[in-house]
Amino acid sequence: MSDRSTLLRVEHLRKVYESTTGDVEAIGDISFTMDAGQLVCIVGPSGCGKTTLLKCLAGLLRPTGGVVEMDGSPVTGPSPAMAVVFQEYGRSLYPWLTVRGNVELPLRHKKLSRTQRNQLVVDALDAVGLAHAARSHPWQLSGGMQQRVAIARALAYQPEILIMDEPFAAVDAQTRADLEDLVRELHTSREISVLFVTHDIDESVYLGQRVLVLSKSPTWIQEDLTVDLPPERDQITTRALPRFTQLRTHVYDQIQRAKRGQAVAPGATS
Ligand SMILES: Nc1ncnc2c1ncn2[C@@H]1O[C@H](COP(=O)(O)OP(=O)(O)OP(=O)(O)O)[C@@H](O)[C@H]1O
Repeated sequence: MSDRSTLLRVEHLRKVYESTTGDVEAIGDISFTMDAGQLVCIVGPSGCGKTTLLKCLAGLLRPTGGVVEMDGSPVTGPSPAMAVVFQEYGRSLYPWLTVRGNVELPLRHKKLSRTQRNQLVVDALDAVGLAHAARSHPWQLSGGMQQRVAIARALAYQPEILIMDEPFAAVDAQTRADLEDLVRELHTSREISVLFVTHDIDESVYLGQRVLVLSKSPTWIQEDLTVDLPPERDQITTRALPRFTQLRTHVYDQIQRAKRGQAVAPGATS
C-alpha cells in the first residue's frame, strides 16, 4: 500500500524485450517509491536500461512483470499526470509551429478555455525565461533554448511528475549548467516532482535529493543514496564542497562496481 505522500510506486518491475534473434532482459527487478515534491536522479552504466525504465514508468512501454502506480492507480498507458522530456529536443518540437504553438499544442487535448490555455502558455514560457521568444520558430533558437521550449511544454501541461531522459546530453557545458539550475529552480520554487535520468555522475549529485544507482543490465537498484547537500545549490559553491566530492566519488565507485558486475542483488544466492 502507498502512503498519502507517495507519488510513484514501482514494485518488482521487469522488462524483457522479445525478438526473433533472442530475448533481451533489460530490467531484472526494480522496486522503489518516490514522494510528491522530490527530485530523484537515476544513473547507471551505459546500456543498463535507464531509458527502458523511464518508458515503463511513463506508460510508453508495457512491462513484462511488476507494477507501476501513480497516486495509487496503476499506470497502463501514457498519463496526463506525467510529462516526459527527451534528449532529442530537435525531434520533439514541430518546426512549422512557433514556440508558443509548440507549448500550446498538447493543451488542446485538455478541456480548457482559450484564456486558461493562454495563461498556462505565458506562465510556462516565463518560468523557463523564454517569454520574449514566443513568436520565434524552434529553428531560430539555440539548442539550449529549444530544450527550454520542451521543458515549458511539459510544464504547461501541469503534470504531477516531470520525467526527464538525459535531457541535457546534447548541449554544451555552459548551457547544461544553466539548464540544471533551471530544473533546480522549478523544483524548489514550484515544488515540481522530477525524475531525472542522466549518465553524468556530477549532474546526478548536483541535482538530486536522491540518486538511484542502477546495476548493469538486467538492471536492479544497486543503491538508493540520499544526497545530504544543502537545498540551496549553485554551480560554484556546491560543486566545491568536500561533501559533493565525497558523494560523486562514492557514486563513481558504485558505477565502476556495477560495470564489473561486482555488486550483489538483494536476495541473490551465490
Ligand atoms: N527495442 C528493443 N529491443 C530489444 N532490445 C532493446 C530494445 N531497446 C533496448 N534494448 C536493450 O535493452 C538494454 C537496455 O537498453 P536502454 O536503452 O534502456 O539502456 P540505457 O541505459 O538507456 O542506454 P544508454 O546508456 O545507451 O542511454 C540494452 O541491452 C539494449 O540493447
